[in-house]
Amino acid sequence: MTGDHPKSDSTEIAPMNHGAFRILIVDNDKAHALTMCESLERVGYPCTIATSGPEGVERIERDDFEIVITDLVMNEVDGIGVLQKAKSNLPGCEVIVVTGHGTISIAVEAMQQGAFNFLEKPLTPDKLRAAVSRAAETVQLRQTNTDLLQRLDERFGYEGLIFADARMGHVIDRLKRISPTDASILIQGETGVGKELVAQAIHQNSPRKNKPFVPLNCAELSEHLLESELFGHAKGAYTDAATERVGRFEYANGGTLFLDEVGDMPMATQVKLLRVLESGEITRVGENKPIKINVRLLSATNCNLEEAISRGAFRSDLYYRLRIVTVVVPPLRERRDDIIPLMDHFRRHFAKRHGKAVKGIDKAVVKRFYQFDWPGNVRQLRNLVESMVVLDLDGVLGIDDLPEELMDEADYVIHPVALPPPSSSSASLAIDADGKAGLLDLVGQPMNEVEKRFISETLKFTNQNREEAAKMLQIGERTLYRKIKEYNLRGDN
Ligand SMILES: Nc1ncnc2c1ncn2[C@@H]1O[C@H](COP(=O)(O)OP(=O)(O)OP(=O)(O)O)[C@@H](O)[C@H]1O
Repeated sequence: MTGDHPKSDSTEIAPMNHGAFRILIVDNDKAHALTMCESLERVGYPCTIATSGPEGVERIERDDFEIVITDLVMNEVDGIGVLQKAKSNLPGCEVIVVTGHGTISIAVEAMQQGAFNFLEKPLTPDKLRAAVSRAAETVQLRQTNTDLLQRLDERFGYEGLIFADARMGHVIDRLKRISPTDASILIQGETGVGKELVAQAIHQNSPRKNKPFVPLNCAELSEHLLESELFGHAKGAYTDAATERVGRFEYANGGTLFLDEVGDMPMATQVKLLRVLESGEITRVGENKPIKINVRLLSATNCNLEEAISRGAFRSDLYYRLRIVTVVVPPLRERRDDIIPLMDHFRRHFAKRHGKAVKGIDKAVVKRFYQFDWPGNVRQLRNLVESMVVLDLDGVLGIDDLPEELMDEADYVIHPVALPPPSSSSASLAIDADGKAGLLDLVGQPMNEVEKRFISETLKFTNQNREEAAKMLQIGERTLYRKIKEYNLRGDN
């Protein structure tokens, strides 16, 4: 059994040997945990044991594992809790749930939450090893090496949409079914999830693919300009309309018009758009002559149109016209298995574009990317990888290259304490000759010792005011509470 294990540090191809699959066993029956550990270590799997749910969760937060085996029934945090933690924290990890109290309903729940397998006690070594071996094969398949990702790209990409997550797979299946039709489609999803890319994919797979795909963002233009963009205008229709202009509907004739951020369309324009959809004709601003058009309409929104309707900001009749079919693109945090293929895709893309030899991504970075919630979705991830590629010096995107928002301050960084002048507080930090906070005697100490000292000194400095200390350390209060407990820093330090 290994308490701690060295972290591997790149995304190079791992040979298929059992030693490459780090296993966490979570079971509050210590004897049972040891038996499982022994039978797996005999065939070369490195195992770590946690004898409670909370300890298992903490291990998952701290270390990397390829496989987690968890008992189902435990106090405080049960096997489902451990499963959820592993699924949200560990890239590509598989979880095997073990129970002596198995019922079909719990098994179903565990499987729905993403468990790889469900094993009932009593376990024989053969049964356990067979399950672990299958999980290892699956992990291996998904492992983040460049070649595999290249193939993932080719195999799972769909019209430029990179994906590997089952949720995105369902979206793509839906796209394949609706693309060949002429139905109006409303694409919903948070900003940056890839709605425009989805619209392009629909067009590319429709009979209209050899005709234009014309996008228009409805949020960027005033009512006046938007109508002119959509329908065109006659010469002299406005003071500055020196020439006549063809609108996007006419440009898109025979093809597809994509209205992005359709929820921001002014009410007056909504009325005109509805009329166009009902009649199949447009009239340029300042003209009377209707022009027949044959356009498929795709639209996208990141706001809740039903709520906009109830506020009176969006017409319900237009809404039902736009959403003959809807496609919902989930946020990236709800399809985490897309994160690693996307980051590697963008690494290669931007390395090529900027002429940089960026060959890999540090495993710790992969883990942070996987855990991060990506409020700006794929766009945020793309921009971040681009800036890391541009700034990279050593050919590997490392943890030091990560910007603040992706650093888990608790695990990876110790923010410097804002030092007060030495005389301002009797409880100030120890200052050495260079004015540094006693740093020299910390050199050579393990990182957790350094962290403990910093937290302890900061608490002294704030007279044990934890809120203030958390602010100074730039970590969340909850993280600070966890650290205080972990380092036993209660009371006087
Ligand atoms: N699955 C994907 N594979 C590859 N690139 C993607 C994927 N999803 C999004 N992107 C890229 O992320 C960026 C944002 O995507 P896109 O503009 O389609 O998002 P959006 O949902 O339309 O955003 P907004 O709501 O702000 O208009 C684009 O550069 C796009 O190419």
